[in-house]
Amino acid sequence: MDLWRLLRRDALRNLQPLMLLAVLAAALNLALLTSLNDALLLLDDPNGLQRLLIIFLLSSFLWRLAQGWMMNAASKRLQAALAVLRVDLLRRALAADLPDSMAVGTSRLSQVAGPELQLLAQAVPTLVISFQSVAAILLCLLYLATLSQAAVLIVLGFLAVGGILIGRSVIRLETLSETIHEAEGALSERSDHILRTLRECKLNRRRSANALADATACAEALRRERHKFGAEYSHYFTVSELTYYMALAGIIFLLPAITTTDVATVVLAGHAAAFIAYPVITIVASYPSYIAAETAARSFLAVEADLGATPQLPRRKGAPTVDYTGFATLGMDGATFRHAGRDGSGSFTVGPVDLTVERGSTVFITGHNGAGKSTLVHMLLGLYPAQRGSLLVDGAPVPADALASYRDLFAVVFSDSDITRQLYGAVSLDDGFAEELLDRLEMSDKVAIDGRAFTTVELSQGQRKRLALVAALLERKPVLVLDEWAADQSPYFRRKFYREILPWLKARGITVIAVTHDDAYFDAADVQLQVERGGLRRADAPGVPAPDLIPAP
Ligand SMILES: Nc1ncnc2c1ncn2[C@@H]1O[C@H](COP(=O)(O)OP(=O)(O)OP(=O)(O)O)[C@@H](O)[C@H]1O
Repeated sequence: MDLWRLLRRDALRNLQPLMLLAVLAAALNLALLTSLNDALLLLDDPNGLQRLLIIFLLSSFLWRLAQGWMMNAASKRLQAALAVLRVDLLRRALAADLPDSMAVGTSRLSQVAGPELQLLAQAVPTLVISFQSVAAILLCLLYLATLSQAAVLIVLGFLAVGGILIGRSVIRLETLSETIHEAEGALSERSDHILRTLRECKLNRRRSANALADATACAEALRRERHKFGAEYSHYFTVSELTYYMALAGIIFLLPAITTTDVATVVLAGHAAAFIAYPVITIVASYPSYIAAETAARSFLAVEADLGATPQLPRRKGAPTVDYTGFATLGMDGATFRHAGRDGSGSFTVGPVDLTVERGSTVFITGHNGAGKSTLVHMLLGLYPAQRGSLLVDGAPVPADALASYRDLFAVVFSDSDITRQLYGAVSLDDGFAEELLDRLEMSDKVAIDGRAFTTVELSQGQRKRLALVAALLERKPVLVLDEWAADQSPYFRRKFYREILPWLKARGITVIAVTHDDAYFDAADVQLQVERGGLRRADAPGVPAPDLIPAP
């Protein structure tokens, strides 16, 4: 049903044309059956046989067309819907509050957006054939009813008994599919760990043996569950097929015994029942794909719910925009954010914070590890929503619907920022500013700009950080936020950063808010803010290394 819920949004709307095609294909399927059955009655009539052969060949041709159209149309729709879902998930991840997307985790998000949607896509052809098979079975049963109602009752009776017998199997298969899904998640987490820590594992045999043992245990658990699934599926498949043979035998042995049906009708009924073998087996065989797709759909919906956001729609034309670019001050008024921690323990609160940052100033945020500096920065960026208090621009609170405009003020290099070649956020690259930045950051002998991308990002850690700074500055935002940017730089370049680059940025009117531990350069700031156990205090600046904390004004 989760699969249905997911596909209903788009792919399964306005189903009538598809249904019609499916019924048409099933009707042509039936025409094949009736032409063969009629031929059985006219074996000694060459003219009649010739006519029926033409009907059979024509029906085959038309069936091929109708079935082809139906499958193509259904597949096109379902694949289009899956393509929308893939991007939709990314949109939701972008629209969700950062703590929500962090709680879901990138590995779960990419698992769902990648292999699990892949599973859904792979199941699509089988699901389409199964849908058509149901129509073919129903029409065959209708035809059977025109031959003998007792035959239909016999078939339905056996199908009901078979259904009861395999019902338990179906439930177990669904449960096992869930368990397999979890076991696969556990194994992929272990594999990820090993692949991400290859160097550390190579250097420590105990570590590598333990990690491998853990992965092996997960692989073994997965093997066991998969084997159980295989055994249960073989039970399910054989009982289903046996049910079908029983229904066939019921017509041949039971029908003449309990009714006065003539031999020709029994033969025709038997043949009609045999004709539904293929669709029945198709449905039975495609069930594992269906369960896997259902599990993937459930997982997708769960991630969507955890993200708790609807994809942002493009802004309507004429809707009012908030322009904060001319701001004079940014700040916070009693803003508070609390990391919930695991199982209610280990929570950490930053705030309430009152803060004012003047446009064009250089602000340093300092403090011990774990004091709350990054959290404070995320709050100021509007990435961690203030649970109490508010963000301020020119002393006025930023309303929720203006948050995107507010965030547009900032370019950021996080301490763990990922640098990619593409400069998606850059404004303009043809006025020489990019080259000037590469020069200033001493990167022009390593990297150039090609189109809207760096020629390479295969660089050392410190060089990648410099490139991240170039990319951030190319966004030409009025505020630059840096989280321990200089930590990866050599003493020479660190000095250059504090003594040349920061003053140059200031001269260009850029407001800089930098988290830093570089106490030798604290004097480079106009304002130094000290974070201590989630609280914020202003330290004297410039020039004073801030041993004494004084309350924020
Ligand atoms: N995602 C998170 N979930 C739960 N708690 C968190 C999370 N991130 C941080 N914390 C908690 O918040 C506290 C502050 O973390 P934060 O990253 O803001 O510190 P920081 O001052 O930037 O530290 P550092 O100098 O080590 O980078 C930490 O002590 C940690 O316990």
